[in-house]
Amino acid sequence: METIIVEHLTHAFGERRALEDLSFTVGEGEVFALLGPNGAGKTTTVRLLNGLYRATAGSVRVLGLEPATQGEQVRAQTGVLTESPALYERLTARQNLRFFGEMAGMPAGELRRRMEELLEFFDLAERADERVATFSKGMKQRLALARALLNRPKILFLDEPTAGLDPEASRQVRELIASLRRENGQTVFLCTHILTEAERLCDRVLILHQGRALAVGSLAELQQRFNPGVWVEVQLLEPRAIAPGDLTPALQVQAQDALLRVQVSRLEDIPTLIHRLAGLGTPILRVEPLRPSLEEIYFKLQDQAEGGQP
Ligand SMILES: Nc1ncnc2c1ncn2[C@@H]1O[C@H](COP(=O)(O)OP(=O)(O)OP(=O)(O)O)[C@@H](O)[C@H]1O
Repeated sequence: METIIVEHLTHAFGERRALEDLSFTVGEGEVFALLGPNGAGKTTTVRLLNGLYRATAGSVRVLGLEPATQGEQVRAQTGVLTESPALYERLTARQNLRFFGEMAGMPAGELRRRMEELLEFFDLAERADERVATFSKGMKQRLALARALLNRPKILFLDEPTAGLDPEASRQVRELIASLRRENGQTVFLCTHILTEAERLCDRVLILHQGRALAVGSLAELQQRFNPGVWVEVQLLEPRAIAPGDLTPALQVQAQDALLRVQVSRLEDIPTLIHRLAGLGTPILRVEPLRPSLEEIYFKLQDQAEGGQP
């Protein structure tokens, strides 16, 4: 089931177009990432999906609702973590959660249970009665995540969740996001410009450039689409001269000592390639498809988009 359906979404602030003809869907239990540089339109998209802005054109459905007119109903079922954690520094962790839970109208018993569960999950139970002002950035971000999850949101929106965190705290936050998905099947809508983060966490990504979608799909789909011709690395025990004709359906063979790089047109050609290699009678140590990283795809698309501009 699709939890988010966006069709031909356009949003302008006065003369400035922040989003232009954006279409995508997010399925239940999916971790979806919006990738793009500063100003690409990520935060604007999250605000539109939560009914904080009304779209200039196009349509948006979130959990079957129209955010622009049913914003409260949407927000009651979503959790949002913004770039800077919205917490009260002078209150303790527990007081913060209680305050936001009460504001959201959660019944006292349910709120108490949920708070303890989240404090435990985010490893904050021991410091729960200390003021947030004494917390590290990583702890604050974990508490902000707990706050966003109080109402058991059907969709969790994370806008740059690891911004400003050191590598260790970033890793912790990433692991928590991964475990939310593993343990609860949580639908996550992640905005980030950290490509390895998206690569590790997400099922599908949308690459945004100045408000326009350059590509949308799973990493495997993008690799296939933007890397026509798959390269396979083959490590032989010893060097041997091999021509593409020896390895049909190979398109090209490049050799450097005992290391070959062989190009085939599709992943499905690899088993035949292995069969042909085995038929040559040369001992093989390793066969590994080489695939472009999300980073390579991202920069290729961003560069093309830049180059295509007047
Ligand atoms: N309230 C606003 N008024 C006018 N222009 C705005 C407003 N909010 C955003 N914009 C513009 O819309 C475009 C998209 O901004 P947005 O904040 O959505 O980008 P972003 O991808 O979230 O970037 P960042 O990573 O810097 O937060 C930018 O050109 C920005 O200047």
